[in-house]
Parts: sequence; structure tokens; C-alpha cells
Amino acid sequence: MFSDAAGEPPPTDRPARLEWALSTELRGPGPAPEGAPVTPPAEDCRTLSPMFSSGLIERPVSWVALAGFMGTGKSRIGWELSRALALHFVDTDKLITRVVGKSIPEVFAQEGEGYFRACEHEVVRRVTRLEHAVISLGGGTFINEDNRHELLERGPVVVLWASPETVYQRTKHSDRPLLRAEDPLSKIRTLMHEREPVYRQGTIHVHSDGRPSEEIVEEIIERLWAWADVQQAWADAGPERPELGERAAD
Ligand SMILES: Nc1ncnc2c1ncn2[C@@H]1O[C@H](COP(=O)(O)OP(=O)(O)OP(=O)(O)O)[C@@H](O)[C@H]1O
Ligand SMILES: O=C(O)C1=C[C@@H](O)[C@@H](O)[C@H](O)C1
Ligand SMILES: [Mg+2]
Repeated sequence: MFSDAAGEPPPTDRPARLEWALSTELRGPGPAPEGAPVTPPAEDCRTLSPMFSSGLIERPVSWVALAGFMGTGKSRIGWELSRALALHFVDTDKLITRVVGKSIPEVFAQEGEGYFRACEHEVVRRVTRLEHAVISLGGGTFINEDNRHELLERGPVVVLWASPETVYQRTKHSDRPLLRAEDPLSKIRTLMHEREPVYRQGTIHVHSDGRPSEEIVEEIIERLWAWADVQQAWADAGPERPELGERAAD
């Protein structure tokens, strides 16, 4: 279960295991997440083109993270965005399951949510050091203040939004420990309401309700170009530039 593509067993201590999981994750795109198109773009085989870090591919950013509530599409859209931008793809939930060697429901049940959140923080520290990557976060990752600060310092964070009803439809057949309830739709509404002010602190906000993934990816790329243009204008303006706290394209 834990051998990588080369058949090597993973290391047993956690930091080395995290490095191992990151390096295998970065080796290539791996399988598409649930629901994503089965056939990747023609130029994308198991590994990215050597052009991807050479400056020959025009893209608005070389690092971006996706945040938002469960079921808003971070994993699926992140993977498709990474293919469109020819960037590596890291899904932090998936990375944690690889490092810990348990599914997320198992981690929550056997190790506790606190342990999961500690893993999440460690993973954020590592993924913010990566280059050429699209990072799909877990639904709660951006809620932690330290994580949020580190992510926003690193680059743009695109927040995906969907209505509680859409989230319910997209998650009802899967096991998300925080949505296990007699009335999952009410649980979604309550948790979303609590988290909404925090998600609003993202850089760019994109709605995913009733929209095909291609359209969402296209909008994200357009908004990232607009954001990058503003960053460039600030950089060109030199020391007289406006406050860097201001954010574009929302
Ligand atoms: N735009 C979309 N249209 C239709 N289905 C979608 C769309 N985006 C995502 N989905 C589907 O919704 C389900 C949940 O999506 P996904 O796993 O990407 O959400 P997530 O935000 O990563 O959730 P989590 O926070 O729990 O990891 C998947 O089956 C996915 O294929
Ligand atoms: O919103 C959350 O807190 C979570 C979302 C999922 O992505 C997983 O990270 C886990 O189920 C917790
Ligand atoms: Mg996900």
C-alpha cells in the first residue's frame, strides 16, 4: 500500500515520510481526482514537460492555492487548473493520507482531529516552499490563522464557493467526518456560515454552482492574469506603490 511508483518502501519517521510523499506527489500528476476528465491534455504524460520551469510557458503565476468549503471543487478544479497551467499538483488531504497511511475518516477516528490539523499545518509549511505548483487545500486548512498567513504570504489563494445545497449534493455519497450528522445539510449550513468570514480573506473568489469545471478553470486563469498584472504594476511603481495589503480582482 505504501510503496511508491518505483517500488521503494516509504520511510517510517514522519518528516522523512512527508518528504517522500511530497516527492512522489511531485513526480507527475497521478490519477485524476473523482469526477475530473479521465484523459489529460495531450502534452501531459506522467511527468511535466521540461519546458514547465524554463520560462517558455506563459502563465499568470507559478504557484497558487485553492481554498474553500468541502465540496466546492478544490481537488477537482485544482487538478484541472494544474493541467491547464502545466504545473505540479498537490492535494494536501491526499498528501496527509499518504504520510499517515490512513484515510481521513480513519485519521479523525483513530488519531483525532487535532492530529489531523497538526499534519495540515506541517504540510502547509512544506507546500508554501514549493515552486511550480497548484495546491488544493483541505476545507479547513485556510481556517487556521497561521496556515492562512503563510499561504497568503506565499501567493494568491483562490477561494471556491458553492451553496450549501450544491455542497450537500456533491458530498452526500462520500465520507467527510465533519459532515457526519443526522441532518448533513443543516450541518453544512452552520459550518459554512461560521467559516464564511475567514474564507473571504482569500485573494480571488470564484463561484462554482452549476458551472462546468472548464468554465471555472478559465475564470480562475483570467482572474489570476488580472491579479498578476496588478502585482506587476505595483512592482514597477517602486517604493511609491500602494499598500501591499490591498488585493486585486475581487
Ligand atoms: N463544477 C463542478 N460541477 C460538478 N461537479 C463538481 C464540480 N466541482 C467538483 N465537482 C464534484 O464534486 C465532488 C466534490 O469535489 P471535490 O472533491 O473537488 O471538492 P473539495 O472542495 O476538494 O472537497 P474537500 O474539501 O472535502 O476536499 C466531486 O465528485 C467532484 O467531481
Ligand atoms: O473542512 C474541513 O475541515 C475538512 C475538509 C476536508 O477537505 C478534509 O480536510 C477533512 O475532512 C476536514
Ligand atoms: Mg479536496
